[in-house]
Order: sequence, then structure tokens, then C-alpha cells
Amino acid sequence: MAITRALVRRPSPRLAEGLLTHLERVPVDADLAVRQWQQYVDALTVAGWTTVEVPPADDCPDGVFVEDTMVVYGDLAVIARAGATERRPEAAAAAEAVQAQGYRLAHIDAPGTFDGGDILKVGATVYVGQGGRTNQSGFEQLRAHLEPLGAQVVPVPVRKVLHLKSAVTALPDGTVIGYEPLVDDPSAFPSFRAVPEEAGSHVVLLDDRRLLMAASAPRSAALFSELGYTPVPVDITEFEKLEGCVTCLSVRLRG
Ligand SMILES: NC(=O)NCCC[C@H](N)C(=O)O
Repeated sequence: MAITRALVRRPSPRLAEGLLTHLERVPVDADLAVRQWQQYVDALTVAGWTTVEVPPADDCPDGVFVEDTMVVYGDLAVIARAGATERRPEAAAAAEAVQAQGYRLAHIDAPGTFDGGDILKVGATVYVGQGGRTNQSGFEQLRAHLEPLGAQVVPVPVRKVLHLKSAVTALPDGTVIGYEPLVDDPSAFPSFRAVPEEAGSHVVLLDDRRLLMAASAPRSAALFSELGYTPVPVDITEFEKLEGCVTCLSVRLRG
């Protein structure tokens, strides 16, 4: 697997004001968040990735969730028009950063919206969550951008959680994993395996073997170990309080 670089963006001092949709607000420790973010970045680096920092967006409480600003496919970065208007100022600097990494840019026009967290790529299939931050126009525009590149763009419902990737991600063999009570339609995926914890639904593929995941899902980590993978747990409690997970904290660029 030729993943080599990842965009990241350090947390805003206003992180605790981040948007909430499905969770109640609880206190967020901004200093601990910075330490957890650094440990997340270090885990990528130790695994051999080069991290590229998008300039901070201190006025954007949710800026650290940089995944939401785009989807990359082949040599194209489609820049999001965020489903939450508060988050739209996050995109411009992220677009510049990914362009500087050699990507062509495409943009989504009004009234279309999508958040990168709604996009799950499994091989050439691009699943797009609909029902929350990504609307029909956003889906259609994404399809128009990605299908000429060989992608098959498939809509899937998302009603129980914020984003599609809050509900499901995929293992290196393409098996989609999710915590079943929060997955609207497991049959949308050709191969689905249930995990025992919500946070166990979220993995970042460090390579074909190692899975970056939240430390809050030890039973799912044990399951992945049984399947022959190596979990790499990181503590991301302060981001979980804001409906974030390991995937949201970076944009993986395939070499
Ligand atoms: N991709 C993601 O799951 N992003 C998490 C975004 C959380 C942020 N508080 C939001 O509501 O937009």
C-alpha cells in the first residue's frame, strides 16, 4: 500500500466550542487535546508517513478535523463545501496545502454540500453517506468528478451518527467494519463485519497490517488482532467528545 503523506491540522484553542449533533457537550481539555493530537501525528510518523501541516485555523473550533475539507481520489482533490456553514472557512488553506502536494483541485458548487467524513473509499468504490452533512447535489457533483477517474460512487444512508465514517470504515482486505446499532444499512456493503464498540468502527490503515485506532475500543482491537492485524491505539478522548475519531484527524494522500 503506497500511502506516504497525510495532511493534519493542529487543534484550535477554541476546540471546546466545536459543533455537536448527537452528543451532549462535556468539558474539553484543550491542552490535553494538543498532546493527544501530537501523539496521533507521532503515530503516523513512526509508521513511516510524512505529515504535512495545514496552516492552523484558530478561529475554526473544528479545524482539527481536517479530513472533512476534501476527498482525494487519484490525482484529484475535491474540496468540500461543508454541510455546516460554520466550517466553510476551513477549506481554503486545506485546498492550498493539497495543491502544493501535487493534486489537481475541483470544487463543489452551491447548493451542494459534502463533508469528507461522509466518504469511504474501498478500492474503486466510493461510498457517500447521505442524510447528514452531505446532500443530494453534493453527491451528484462528487459522482461527476470521480466517475471519470474510474470510481464507482455509491450512496448509503446515514441517520444515526454524524458522518458515514462515524459508522463504518474498512479493513485492508476491504471488509467494512461497524458497530451494528449505529449502521443504517449493513447490507449496503458486500462484506460487513460487526465490531463490539462504537469507537472500534474507526480505523486508519497505516499499511496492510497496522491499524491506527482509538484506545477506547480495546475489545475491537482484540478482534483485529485475532484477524491478524496489529492495532496501534491512540488516546483521542478530547476529540471523541466532539464527535471526532481517528479518521477525521488527517487526510491520507496515496503516493
Ligand atoms: N470526519 C469526522 O467525523 N469529523 C468529525 C467532525 C466533528 C465536528 N465537531 C463537527 O460536528 O463537524
